[in-house]
Order: sequence, then structure tokens, then C-alpha cells
Amino acid sequence: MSKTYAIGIDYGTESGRAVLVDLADGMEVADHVTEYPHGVIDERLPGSGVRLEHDWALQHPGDYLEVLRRSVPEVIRRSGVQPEEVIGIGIDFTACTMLPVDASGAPLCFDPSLQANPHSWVKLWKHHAAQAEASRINEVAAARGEAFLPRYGGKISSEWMLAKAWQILNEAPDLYERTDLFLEAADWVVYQLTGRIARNSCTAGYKANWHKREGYPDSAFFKALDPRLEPLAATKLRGGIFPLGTRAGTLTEAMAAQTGLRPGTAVAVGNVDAHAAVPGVGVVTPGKLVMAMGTSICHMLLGTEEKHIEGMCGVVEDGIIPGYLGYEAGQSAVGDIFAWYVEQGVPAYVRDAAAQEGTGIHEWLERRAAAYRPGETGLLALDWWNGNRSVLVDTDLTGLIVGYTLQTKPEEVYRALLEATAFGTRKIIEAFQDGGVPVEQLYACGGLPQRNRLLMQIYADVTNREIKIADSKQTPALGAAMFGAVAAGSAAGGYDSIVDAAQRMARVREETFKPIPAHVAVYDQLYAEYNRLHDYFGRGASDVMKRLKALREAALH
Ligand SMILES: Nc1ncnc2c1ncn2[C@@H]1O[C@H](COP(=O)(O)OP(=O)(O)O)[C@@H](O)[C@H]1O
Ligand SMILES: O=C(CO)[C@@H](O)[C@@H](O)COP(=O)(O)O
Repeated sequence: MSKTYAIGIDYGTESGRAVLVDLADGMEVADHVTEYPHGVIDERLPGSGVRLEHDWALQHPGDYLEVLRRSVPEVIRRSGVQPEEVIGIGIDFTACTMLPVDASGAPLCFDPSLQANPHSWVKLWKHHAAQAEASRINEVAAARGEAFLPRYGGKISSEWMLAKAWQILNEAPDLYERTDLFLEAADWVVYQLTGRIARNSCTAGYKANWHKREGYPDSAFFKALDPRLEPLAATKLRGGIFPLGTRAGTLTEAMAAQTGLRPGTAVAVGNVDAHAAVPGVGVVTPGKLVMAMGTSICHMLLGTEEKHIEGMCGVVEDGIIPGYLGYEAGQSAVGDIFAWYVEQGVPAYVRDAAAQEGTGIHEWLERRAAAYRPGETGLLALDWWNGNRSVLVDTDLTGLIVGYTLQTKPEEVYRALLEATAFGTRKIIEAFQDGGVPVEQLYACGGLPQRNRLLMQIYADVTNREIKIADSKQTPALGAAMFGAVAAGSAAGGYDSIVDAAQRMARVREETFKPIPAHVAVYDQLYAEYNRLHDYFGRGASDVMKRLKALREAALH
């Protein structure tokens, strides 16, 4: 049989990345990145210029179609592969990135009469303006003893489907009524590719509290939240929910014309970006924690028993790899924190110096920060610039740096921010361990391990564990392509299971990052201090972060 290939498309926070991979060995024959033309919409709406409130984060669904139009034809062109040799397509997406669509499946923000309403647009995963709804969901679910709540660490996040849908109902009831379905962007893109709406069980499980046997929370629970929500599951969340690797459908004629692929090419149901990365890095058995390190970090772990761990983003049966429980935890901002400092925090002389040296600002800071020993900066930070996802699940918490002096340098601040995110990951690893879900090995993938060696060494030192690094530059997209090959099936030259695909296609680098004992000893002391600050500011000893946020809101209105 001639060679066969699959295309995986990873929709990240800032860009969409397509890879065309050889199904015999997973080699990435070509890849292409399309930056979203509208990026992250967090200040004003495109067109109308309507100003957005704080904590809002939207996207333009048309940008997702641009990724299909630009990156798919480009990977075909660059690869030299014939379209008929591409037998499957898979996509993964940030989640919960949700949008309201009308009865034709069109986003409400495509309707000119609705474009000036922020609620008609895509709510990106990092949209945190539904915290009030999330807090109310948690109160009611806890009071009712809802069985689903412990599976999500005891708290539902404002980043997820139920809180976001309820915010739309509360703030734009007319638009809520005009909504036929709330869809994950992953499922909406698959709908664009196939003409069929097929919800995937991964985003439903982790982001909409759906359970393989119990389904969504029952209508009595929704009614207890708000009588208007009672029919939510049967109406705006309705539709079949399918396991990962299921063939959602085949490429339509129209999409074949736009992408350069053959009509009838198999398309897998969508997936979550971090979850697709797990088989992409070759992890298909328990005990191996995969860190998808980018704008955020998602911590993915397989297990065999259902354990309820504080602040987990969910434990879902078959959620990552069929046959296992899939655990997810995370940190809402990691790369985003470094971006904030590089864009908003460094003094002009750093920009000028980096420009003169012909390097990026990250690289300028990294090189100088690497010259410091652990503890030498005298700084300690809490990595909550975009709230805390795990283990506190509270988007009203904010960032903190302790230890500034008149001599503090930018590279010292940069190092403290890198270290703080490592402490946040150690907190999550210890929560898994203490909760009875073993973590034996660490794997890292995503954009950060490829860009910042100091960061990875600090993670090895802080966690005192060796870290394996994905060989792929686009691990989530590789994983998505593997699911595309499963949707095509072995008879077509694909695979009949994601485990079979992973065994043939996934790879890690020979090089790993190993802990340095002298560093570990100091970081153990710093982590103890991090824990004290974590509990003081995060568990109610002081609500100063929330009071400051309330004063900010009051000043704005
Ligand atoms: N040299 C660097 N060191 C640390 N972070 C970086 C560096 N270069 C870019 N970043 C951060 O990486 C993040 C993007 O990660 P990536 O995995 O490519 O994207 P996504 O989160 O969309 O999947 C951004 O937040 C950016 O600020
Ligand atoms: O929340 C999830 C996965 O559950 C991610 O989609 C979200 O953190 C965004 O991931 P990135 O950092 O953009 O890769």
C-alpha cells in the first residue's frame, strides 16, 4: 500500500497550527502556523468598537476558518503529498472555548444585528467574567450534594460551559433565546468540515460536566440554579456525544475545495488541545504526568481508580485514552505571565539592549536569569496573574511578588516568575500524589519547552524529577492527526486505536532535564515559603486580593 498521511490542526490561544504527518512513523512532513487575524479580543469588539469589561476574552470564529484556508493548503504544498494520500483529519482546540449558534449552525456574531453584543462572540477558554455564575453553581451543587461536583475537585470553573452559558442568560436573555445551540469551538470547526454536528466526549466531560453514564447534571439542578436553565441540557446542549477517535463525518465538497483535500476524507470528532497532546507524546498508560506548556499549563494524568482531588479540572472516564480515567489539572496563566512581563514590565533599556544584540527579550532575560543560583534573587511570586485554576479554582485571585528592593533587576523578576509557575506545578503534583493518583514520570510538550531551557531546568529542580520532552514541535497537532488516522481506520491505512497509533507515531527526545541536587535543596525551602503565601492569600486568611479587585470594579463604574 502506498504511504498514507493525516493532518492534525491544533487551535491554540494565539494561533492555529497544522501538521501533515506520515502514518508509518509520525514524522512531521510539513507544518504551518496561522496567527489568528483578530488574536484574543479582550479590549474592544471588532467593527463596533464596543469596549469589553475586565476579565473578558473573546475570539472571532472566522479566524478559525482562516486556519483551514491557509494552513491546510500550505502543508499539502510544502509536503508534496497527493491529497488522496491524506486519509484523515483531526483537530484539537483550547477549551472551554464556546460559541452560540443559530439553527443553521452559524455563529450569532456573524449576524450584523448582533455583532455589537459581546455575548454573540466566541468566549475563549480564558474568559473569566462568569465567576459570579460559577460561584453560584458551586454553592447550589454543594448544597444539593450533586454527585458530579467531587469529580471536578469540588468546584466548577468560570472558564467552563455552564458558567459561560448562564452569564449569557443573565446579561443577554434575548440573545440566549436566539441561541439554538452552545457549541465548543472544536465541535463547530468539525461541523464546518463535515456539515455534521458531533459533540466530542472530551470537551463535554471536562468542560460541561457530562458523564459517560449519567449524562449532564439533571434538569432539577439547572432549575435550582435558575428556572430558565431547566431545559438547558435537552435544548441548547442537545446532540450526540461521541468518544475520541470517532469518525464525525467526511470532508464536504465545499471544504475540500477550500483546503485542497479530497471530498470524503475522514474527519475525527474534536478534542481538547492538552488531551490530544497525551498520545502525541506517547503516553497511553497511568503514572505519567504530561504538562502541555503554553499560554497556560494543563497537567494530564491517566489513572485506574476514580479519586477526588482538590481543585482538579475533572476526572473523566475515557477522557484522554479509552479504558482509563483521565485526570486534568492546570494553571490558567504561565506563558501569559511571561508575556505580560516582557510586554508591560521590562524597562526600555532591556528592549534596546535586546534589539542591539539581535535577540528577543525573552532570550535576553533568560540568558541573564540563568546566571543566578536558586534563592539569589531574594524574590518569591504567586503565579496568579490570571487567577488560580488548580488547586484553588478561583479566578478572583491575582498575582504577587515579594522581596523587591532598590537593587532588583528585570532578569531577577523574570526568574522569579519562571520559578513561581514551577511551584504552582509542584502544588498540583503533590495534590495528585497525596490524593492517591500516582505520578511516576514527567513529560513536557507545547511551545514553552522548545523556547526556554532555563524554565525546564527550573521545573526539574523544583519538582526534583527528570523531565522528558516531546520530540514534536506541535505535539497537540500530532495527537490530533493520530485521532484523524483512527477515524480513517486501518483498512484505509490508518489505525484502529489511538494506542496503536501512539506506539508507531509518538516520540520523545533523547535529551531530558534532570534535577540538580544543590538546586533542589534551596527550592524545597522556597517552596515552603510559596506554600505559606499560597494558603494565606488563597484560602481566606487574607482576602486582600478580592478586596482590591472589588475596589477596581467600583472605580470603573
Ligand atoms: N522564550 C520564551 N520563554 C517563555 N515563554 C515564551 C517564550 N516565547 C513565547 N513564550 C510564551 O509562550 C506562549 C505561547 O505558547 P504556545 O504553546 O506556542 O501557544 P498556545 O498557548 O497558544 O498553545 C505565550 O504565552 C508566550 O508568551
Ligand atoms: O483549558 C485547557 C484544556 O483543558 C486549554 O485549552 C487552555 O488552558 C489553553 O491552553 P493553551 O495554553 O493555549 O495551550
